[in-house]
This record gives sequence, C-alpha cells and structure tokens, in this order.
Amino acid sequence: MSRKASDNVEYTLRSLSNLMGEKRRRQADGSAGSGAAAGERSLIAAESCSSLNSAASGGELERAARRQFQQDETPGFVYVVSVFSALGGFLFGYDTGVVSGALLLLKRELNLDALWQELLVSSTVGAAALSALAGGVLNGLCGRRPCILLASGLFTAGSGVLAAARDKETLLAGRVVVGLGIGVASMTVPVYIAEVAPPHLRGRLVTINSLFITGGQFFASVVDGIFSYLAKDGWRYMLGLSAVPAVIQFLGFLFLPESPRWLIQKGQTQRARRILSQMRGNQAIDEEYDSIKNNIEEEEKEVGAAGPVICRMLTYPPTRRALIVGCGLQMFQQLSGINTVMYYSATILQMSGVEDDRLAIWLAALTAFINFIFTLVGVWLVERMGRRKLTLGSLTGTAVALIILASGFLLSAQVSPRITINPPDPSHQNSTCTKYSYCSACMLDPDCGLCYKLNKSSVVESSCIPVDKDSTMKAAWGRCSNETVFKKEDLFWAYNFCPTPYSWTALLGLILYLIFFAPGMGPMPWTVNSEIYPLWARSTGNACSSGVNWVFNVLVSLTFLHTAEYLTYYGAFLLYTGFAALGLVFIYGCLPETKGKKLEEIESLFESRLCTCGSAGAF
Ligand SMILES: O[C@H]1[C@H](O)[C@@H](O)[C@H](O)[C@@H](O)[C@H]1O
Repeated sequence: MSRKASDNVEYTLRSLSNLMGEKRRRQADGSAGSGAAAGERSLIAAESCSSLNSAASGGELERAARRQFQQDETPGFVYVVSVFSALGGFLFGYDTGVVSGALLLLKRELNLDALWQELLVSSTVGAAALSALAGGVLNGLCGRRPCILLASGLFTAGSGVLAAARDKETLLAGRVVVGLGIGVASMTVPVYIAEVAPPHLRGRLVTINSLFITGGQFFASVVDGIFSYLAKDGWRYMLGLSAVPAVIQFLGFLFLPESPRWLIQKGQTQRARRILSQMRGNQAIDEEYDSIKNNIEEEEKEVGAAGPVICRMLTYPPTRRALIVGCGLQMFQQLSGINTVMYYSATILQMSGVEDDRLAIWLAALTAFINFIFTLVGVWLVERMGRRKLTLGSLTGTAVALIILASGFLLSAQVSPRITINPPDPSHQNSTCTKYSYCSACMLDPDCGLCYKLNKSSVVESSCIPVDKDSTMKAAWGRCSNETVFKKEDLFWAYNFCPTPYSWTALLGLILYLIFFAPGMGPMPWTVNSEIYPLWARSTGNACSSGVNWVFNVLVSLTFLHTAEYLTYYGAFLLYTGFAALGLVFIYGCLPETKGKKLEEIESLFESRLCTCGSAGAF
C-alpha cells in the first residue's frame, strides 16, 4: 500500500473512531439527563444519519480503530506533565541529600553542637512524615494539583528562609518548612502521575519520579562538593539553590491540569473529559472514561461513602490488604538500610583507604551517581520485567550485598590494629578514648579517632585520642592535633575507620548494594503504592504508606550509631540483612503483579486472601 493510501485509511479510521467516541459520549450525557439533552439528541441523530448509518459493522471498525491507535505514540503532553511533577521528587532528593555537606560548613560558622546538627537533619524528615500523613486529607479534598502547588510553594519559601538565615533557630524553621513540602510532594506526585499516565506506561512514568529523587540526591552531592570550597556562606548556596526547580515547578503547575480521575470523582465530568482527551492526544478516550466512571460508581455502592476513609479502608478486605502491602513495602525499603548506606558511604570509602575528607565527599557523590544511574535501569526494566520480579530480584541482590558489606566490616574488625600507645589526657577530662585496646572499639566511639604511623602497610605507634570538636580531620590534642604538622611527620589520623587490608570488601559490598537496590527496592515501593488503591482510597493509602516510609527512615538513621555500638558495624549490617530476608518472604507472598493493568482493574488483585500471590505460582 502506498504511503498516501495508508495515510487515508488511517485518517478515516481516526475520524470514525473519534466520531463514534463523540457519539457515545453525547448519548451517555443525554441519557444522564444533562441540560441541553434535546438539542444534543438531534445533533447525534444528524451525525448518525450522515456518517454512521452506512457503517453496518461500526463496532468492528471502531475496535480496529482502537487497536490501531493503541499503538500510536503517547502524546508528549503526558511526558511534560510527568516531568514537571517529578520535579517534586527532585526537590525531595535534593533537600534530603544536601544537608550533610551544608552541615560541615554550618557547624563551624554557627558553632552547632551535635544536638543542633541532629535537629537540623531530623526535623525535616519528621516534618515530612507528618505532612505526608496530612497530605492524604488535602489530596482528597482539594485535588492533586493544589497539593503540588502547595509543595512547590513550601520548597520555595523554605529554601528562601534557609538561604537568608542568620541564626540556628531560623535554620530550623526553614528545614521544617522544606520538610513539610517534601512530605506533601512524596505522596502526591506518584499518585498524580499514575492517574494521568496510560496503563502501558504508568510504571515507567511513576518510576521517573524515583529517578528524579536519586537525581536530586546526586545533584545535591555535587553542589556540596563544589561549595565545600567556599568556607564562608557556602551553605547558603547549597540550601538556597533548590528554590530554582521549586519556582519552575510552581509556574509550570499554574498551567498544568488537575488529575482527570479526581475530577470525575468530584463530578466535574466535562473538565475531566477535556483533560483526559488532551492527555491521550488522538486516541479515543470513551472506554477509559467510562471505565473510570463506572468504577467510581461501583466503589461507592460497594463500600459506601460514610465514615472516615481510613476506617472504610480497614474494614473493606481488598483495601486493607492493599494497605498492608503498600506500607510493608515502604517499611522494608527503609529497613534494608538504604539511607544508612548512603549516609555512611563516605565512611565506608574512607575505610577502604580514602583518607582525605574532601576526596571522600566527592567519592560520596560517585555513590549517589551509582544510585541515580541504576534507578534509570529500573525505569527501563519496570515495564519489561514487571514490578514483582524486579522487586524480588532487587531485594535478593541487596541482601547478598549486605552480607558482603557486613563481612567487610567483620574482617576489618578481626584484624583491627592493636592500640600501642596510651598517652595521658592533658586536659584531665578522663576521656574514654585512651582506654580502648583495639582500633575497632575506638572507632565505635563517635568521640574518638586513631592516630598512627605506617610501617610498610602495618599500623604502628597507634593511639586512640578524642576527636577535635570543630573538625573530624584532626585530634583534640596530642600528635595528630595539628594537621599540617602531623602530615609532615608521616603520622595519619583515622576517624570512623580502621586501616586494614580487607577494607575493599566493604567497598565492594557498598557498590553491589546500590547496583541491586536502586532499580527495584528504591523506586518500586513508590510505584506500587501509586497504583494499588482504588480511587476513593488512593490519597489516604499513599499518605499512610509515605508516612510509614518517613517514620522508618528516621528510626533507622537515628538508631544506626547506637545499633553499631551494641552490635558493632557488621552486626548492624547483618541486622539489615535479616530485615531484607523478611522483606523477601513478605514480597514473595504478598505482592501481586500490576504491570499493564488499568488502575480500575487492580483492586480485583486484592480480592483473595492476603499473601497468596506466591502460592499462585506467579514468580
Ligand atoms: O526511593 C528513595 C530512594 O531510594 C532514595 O535514595 C532514598 O534516600 C529514599 O529514602 C527512598 O525512599
């Protein structure tokens, strides 16, 4: 067939499909008794006579047309909308990632003690947990678009306050405002993208949000590296820069539409239809529109509309099961220790022999880059492998990597250098540091570091000394207290790591961990949560599961040092391995495959007893 002829056929099919869709829509609106029913009916009649009466096999043709255009390219608009919303993910990643570098400078400039440093980090995560939970109500009442606008407004305001802050109290206020933005964005953006995406691309588009999260973390680590050279006010740039994407997102969303599914639920059907058709370009939207509408009506009949949504979710078995799966995934994501691994990547790198602090910052940026690139692999894999296989494969690899990481720490602890010199404390403060006999014990105390010499590759003349309060790169007193002097004398200072020949095992574990975690366990909890709840429960379900993510994020990061103190480093990583193994059992048993399904079809996956997916033989 010539190109022109095939274009003609395509054009005819297209017009026919659109016309049929238009006709059905008008009939539906007419039968629902809409205002201009009479006028519309005559219009339908005229259309039917002139164009469709002759098409005896109209149904066939319509199906053919639909098949044809199902293959059509997805309109660029869906991508634009997804990328603008995913800026929320970028800000989430940036603002959680940037603080570690900013703190290095801040603690010197504003004289922050450990409590204030802790407050500036965890206030954001705590605020995110609260606002993610509150975001559910806001999403349900006001819609997705106002929530995204609110989040970008909060990001902008928060970064402005942070960049201009003159004291630590203002910094704390700014970090809380940013945290409120992160929480709202983290629960709204995946839901919004899932609701506007066509089913065959939903997984990929929602996973782009996770790609933006890790992209934000990577960008933050580069910004930290660059501005770490600017000792005065460098932190203002680090913390203030996020205003740029926030303003872009705010302006973009002034022109971008509300989720059509939310609009249909609120009865704004004409607007919903217009937006849906804009999102689907040249494709017929009637089937999708009808299925969303019917589904909402059925849901209302089945579940009723009385009482708080969370109570209805808990008493209706399919949503209760979906909530357990969603929250469980988010919990196991955090219990696998991702943020500890990211946060301690600089330490792990130092253990492997990188001694310079600044080099460690740049190498930590490399770690963030691996996390980012392998999330991209996830974007590519999600529609090929499906959510279930990807998550199971990812968590299995993560568990193996955790074992290697733990072995690295174990081997290092076993050959931990002996401490040979115990100098008296000149400040007479009776520090605990000088009492340790092995480097491994000295390193588990956050107040101490090791001062030593090297004879070939063995550690000699080592002492455990309190670390300087202003810089972890030198000791508070003694041989290693003056950086320029001790380096000239061939002395070395180790904080947080023991120099051993096995440290590379931990580095290998770290890299493998990120390679396996990033494509699956990183993004899938967010992706799966955006699709497993029916519309009436979607905001609340995502609010709860995001809240669980943030709460476990705080718990794991805050308890790491204490866990390491009681269980040692390798014990802590073995504990995460145990959690990952439990997560594997949970996911194998309970996570159904949602790939390619319409959001409206997914509810039926939770109709049978929980945790029967594994027994159904669906790997
Ligand atoms: O999915 C993200 C991602 O994996 C990030 O790297 C991590 O910091 C977040 O806690 C997680 O929710």
